Amino acid sequence: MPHHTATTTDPDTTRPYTIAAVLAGGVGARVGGTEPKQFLPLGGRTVLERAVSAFDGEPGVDEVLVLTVEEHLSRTERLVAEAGLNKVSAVLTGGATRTATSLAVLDALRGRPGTERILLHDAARPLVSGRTVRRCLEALDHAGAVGTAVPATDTVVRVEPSGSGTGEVIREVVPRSALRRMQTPQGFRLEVLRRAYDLALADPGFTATDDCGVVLDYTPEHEVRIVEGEDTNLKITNPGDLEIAETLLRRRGAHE
Ligand SMILES: Nc1ccn([C@@H]2O[C@H](COP(=O)(O)OP(=O)(O)OP(=O)(O)O)[C@@H](O)[C@H]2O)c(=O)n1
Ligand SMILES: C[C@](O)(CO)[C@H](O)COP(=O)(O)O
Repeated sequence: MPHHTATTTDPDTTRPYTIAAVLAGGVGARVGGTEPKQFLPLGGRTVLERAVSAFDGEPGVDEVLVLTVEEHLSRTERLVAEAGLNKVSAVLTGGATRTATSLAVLDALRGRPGTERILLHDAARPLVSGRTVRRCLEALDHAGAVGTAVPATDTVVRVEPSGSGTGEVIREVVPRSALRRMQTPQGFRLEVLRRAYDLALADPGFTATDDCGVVLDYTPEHEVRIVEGEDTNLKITNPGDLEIAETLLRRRGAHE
């Protein structure tokens, strides 16, 4: 595997070997600014470093991969090395879309027969807690696929373009009690995720916004379990989200 940056700690051979992959291959167009959001500072560390640390510090995770934008490969390697992270074994180039970056993880793990479980996490979710990571790992003892989610608290509607030609109109209020907002980490038995993506790639109409959706659509014989997420595990997506994350981080500090 190229771009090796650190040696891993001794794995615990009594449980499935687990790799976490932190997806940092995006450019952060919606946030704007001169560099991808994963490299922005948040409470004295970068967004990326915070996301990686949550997995690096978890005893149930054996190894961490970081997927980054090609032009920021050396910078990411430096950042990982200087952050004192112990389990990052490689910094790799992601793909042109989030889905392509997930596929790059699967490619990187080809020829690594020892890996049994994989957690995929957005670098853009730097406030993920160890508790959430552990919930995913525990659920993976009983399921082939696991997604972190929180209940929808707003009323959710389906819209259509207005008949008058201006704006949108509501067509349906979707019953809310069964709605959840998906977050990451999402965890998989590696062979389940690989099979789902193999089938998806053979489908010319394949699109996805997360990895659990790929398993749901292409390997429906595997239940995708939901584990409780946290509202604080926000995805830095739009301008202003970083300020919200700073506030949450300060509040967390005040309670620790
Ligand atoms: N080609 C891509 C696109 C996204 N991601 C990662 O997937 C996560 C969720 O994506 P998103 O929030 O959309 O990040 P960006 O693609 O960077 O943002 P934008 O869509 O605004 O450009 C982020 O951690 C992002 O780095 C990735 O690894 N590879
Ligand atoms: C994977 C995800 O974070 C689940 O909510 C989300 O779908 C990523 O979406 P994005 O548009 O790539 O930020």
